[in-house]
This record gives sequence, structure tokens and C-alpha cells, in this order.
Amino acid sequence: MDSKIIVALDYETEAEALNLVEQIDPSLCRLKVGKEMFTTLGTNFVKQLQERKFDVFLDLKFHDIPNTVARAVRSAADLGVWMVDLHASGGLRMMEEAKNILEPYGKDAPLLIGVTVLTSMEDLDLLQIGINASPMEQVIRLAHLTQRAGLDGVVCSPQEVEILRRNLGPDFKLVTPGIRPVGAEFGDQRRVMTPSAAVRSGSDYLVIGRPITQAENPAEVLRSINASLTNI
Ligand SMILES: O=C(O)c1cc(=O)[nH]c(=O)n1[C@@H]1O[C@H](COP(=O)(O)O)[C@@H](O)[C@H]1O
Repeated sequence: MDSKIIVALDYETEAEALNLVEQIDPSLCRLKVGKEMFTTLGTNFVKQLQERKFDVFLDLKFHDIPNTVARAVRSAADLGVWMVDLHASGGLRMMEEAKNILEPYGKDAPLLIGVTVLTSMEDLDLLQIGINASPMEQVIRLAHLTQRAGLDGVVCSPQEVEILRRNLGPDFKLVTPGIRPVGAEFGDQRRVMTPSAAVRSGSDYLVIGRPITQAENPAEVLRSINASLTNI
């Protein structure tokens, strides 16, 4: 089975994260290492997950001048991660330099993904930072820019997937956090959808954190979400 689920390993400690990892295998999901665990544990943690044969999405959302971002992306490629991301709002030149630096890696290069508008943001959040567009409009604009830069896909909310799929073609990867099973708490997320609705809309990968990591039995919740996605 090639699961569409990427579990966001947003735990405070290595022990908590490994407790989940030890109960599952790479056919059930890929794993995302984000700012919290990477800042605490660094590359050794990523390597531990890779030794267990998990594909790792290094989610550090790079956003800096083009030279700095490109070099950080190269470090991620040297680490052998499966996917790495940057903020598309860093601009076209930043994304192009990041893409170009991966050329020597050929088919071993990580998937390079642009974050459009964070799934925690809605109209007012954009207005407050001077963006007078709806999340949908801004996501569409940044996704086109990301594709123009030659990246492999974008992070967006599942609510934008249908229109992006139509506009950007079948091969452009659409990675969607903001996933909430029926009845789950939204927390800080705003633009959300259930796992099955997201897949039906055309998401390639579902990033799921708290609904799994904060559950009493995370491995069981992961299995049941996987089961809900078969035959879609
Ligand atoms: O790049 C991401 O993964 C990301 C982008 C985004 O727009 N929204 C978003 O929630 N994420 C990440 O996806 C995960 C979502 O976690 P939960 O809200 O707990 O399911 C977190 O690790 C976020 O850092």
C-alpha cells in the first residue's frame, strides 16, 4: 500500500515520537519532521526515521534570500529527505535558485514544494499583513508562481485542491494539511476538510498531526484513517 498520509510528528520529546514510530511501518504513512522536533533533535532524528525506512518530509518552510534558501535546500538533499518545502511568498528568484541547486541530484533530489497560504489563515489574517486577496486568490497566484519556478508542487488547504488540480495539471503535487476527521477539534486550523473529502477533491498527500498524535491510540487512528481512504 502506498499511503497518502504524512503524519506530522509534532511531539515535544523524541521518546513520544518514537513510541508512535515503533508501532507502525512505512506502508502506513510517511513522516513529517517540522520546526519543533528538528530544532530540538536535529538531523540525527531524521536519520533514525530513515534507518527505519520511512520517507521523511523535512518541513522547515525556508523563507530567506535566494542564496540562503538554495543552500539550505541543498543541505536537505544531502540529508536524503523525500520532500522539503519553502515559502512561495519568498518569490520567483528564490524558488528558481532552490530548484537549480538540486539539478546535480537528478532523480534522487527531494520533492521541492512551495507553501502557499498557511491553512491557519483566513481573509482577515491576510488583510492584516497587507494582502487584499482571499486565501483562494492568493493560493492560486502563488501556486502558479511555484509551477513557473519548476517546483514539484505546493502545500495548500484541501479547499483549494479542486481548482488547483484543474489549473495546474495532474502531475503537480498537492500536499494538504488542515485535515480534520469528523468531530475532531480544529485548534488553530481554519481552512479544513475531512480526510476522505480531501482525497476526493484530488489531494496527493494529507498532512495530519494532532488528530493522530494527540489520540489515545495514535497507531489505531492512523490505521482507521487509512482504511477510510481505500476505494476512493
Ligand atoms: O507545511 C506544512 O506542513 C503546513 C502548512 C500549512 O499551511 N499548515 C499546516 O498546518 N502545516 C503543518 O501541518 C501540520 C498540521 O498539524 P495538525 O493541525 O496538528 O493536523 C503541522 O505540523 C503544521 O506545521
